[in-house]
Amino acid sequence: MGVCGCGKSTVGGALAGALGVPFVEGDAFHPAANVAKMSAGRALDDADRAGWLDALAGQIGAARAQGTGLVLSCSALKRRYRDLLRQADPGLRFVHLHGPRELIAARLAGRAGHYMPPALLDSQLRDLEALEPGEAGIVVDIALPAGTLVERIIAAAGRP
Ligand SMILES: Nc1ncnc2c1ncn2[C@@H]1O[C@H](COP(=O)(O)OP(=O)(O)OP(=O)(O)O)[C@@H](O)[C@H]1O
Ligand SMILES: O=C(O)[C@H](O)[C@@H](O)[C@H](O)[C@H](O)CO
Repeated sequence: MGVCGCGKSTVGGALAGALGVPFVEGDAFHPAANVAKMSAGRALDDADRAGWLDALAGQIGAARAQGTGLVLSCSALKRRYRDLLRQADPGLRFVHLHGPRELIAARLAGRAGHYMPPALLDSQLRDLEALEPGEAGIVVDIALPAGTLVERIIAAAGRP
C-alpha cells in the first residue's frame, strides 16, 4: 500500500518473486474510466474506487480459496478500503511503503510511460490514512533499495 510512486509495483513484484507466489498488479483492475480520469489529472474519489476495490477483493478471495497466496499492489489509502480488502481474507497483511514527499516526487518525475501524473501525488498524500493499531502490517522506508525492503518484509512476516 501507499501513494503513487512509492514502489508498490517494484517492491511487490520482487516480494512475490522471493516468496514464489503470484503477483497481482492492482492498477490493472482499474476500469478505463478511472484510468482516463487519472490521466486527465483528476483524483479518484470513493465512488470511483468502489468497483475497483471489489475486484481486488475478488482476487484476494480467490487466492485464499485456492490456497495459493499472493502479493497484490494496491494504494489502499484509506482504512475503510483496507477493511473491505480484509473481508476477503482476515489474514491479509499490509506493507506500507512510506517515504518523504520529495523522494516520491523525484521518483515519479523520473518514471516514464505511466498514466499517473506526478501532480496527483499531493491528493494521494491527502487521502492517505496510515495503518492503525490492530491492522496487521508493517511500515518500511522506501529510501532503502528494493532488495533490502523485500528482505525486511519477509523477516517481519516470519517466513519463508
Ligand atoms: N526502493 C526503491 N529504490 C529506488 N527506486 C525505486 C524503489 N522503489 C521504486 N523505485 C522506482 O520508483 C518509481 C516508482 O515505483 P513504482 O512504479 O513501483 O511505484 P508504484 O507505487 O507502483 O506507483 P503507482 O502507484 O503510480 O503505479 C519507479 O521508477 C521505480 O523504479
Ligand atoms: O487509489 C488511487 O487513487 C489509485 O489506485 C492510484 O493510487 C493509482 O492507481 C496508482 O497510484 C497508479 O499510479
